[in-house]
Amino acid sequence: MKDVPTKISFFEMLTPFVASGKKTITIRDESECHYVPGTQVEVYTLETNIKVCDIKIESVEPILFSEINEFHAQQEYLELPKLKEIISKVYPNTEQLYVISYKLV
Ligand SMILES: CC(=O)Nc1ccn([C@@H]2O[C@H](CO)[C@@H](O)[C@H]2O)c(=O)n1
Repeated sequence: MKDVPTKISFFEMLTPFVASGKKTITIRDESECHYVPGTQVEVYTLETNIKVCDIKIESVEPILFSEINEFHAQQEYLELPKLKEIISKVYPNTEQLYVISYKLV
């Protein structure tokens, strides 16, 4: 079996929203879509590699960049234009993405 990832990093500025349960999804590219529903994952800050909390993966669903809407922005705890701006910077010219939803452990 392929190794199941047990760690995920978020931009430091967003980690308080993950740790408080306000941000319940993240949208990633193919390289980060191998999380498995039901597994527990450690959340770290991307810049400083500090552990923030543990989450449990609920689902991993494909989505196209062009399909990202207000509903996703709410779950991301971000304004839609800001969310699309961040995603286009992190994953330039990438149409195929994945919505990873999770719960705090
Ligand atoms: C290594 C790496 O790519 N790290 C990332 C990538 C994305 N994100 C956030 O996920 C959501 C959708 O992209 C938005 O809230 C982004 O700010 C993040 O925090 N850290």
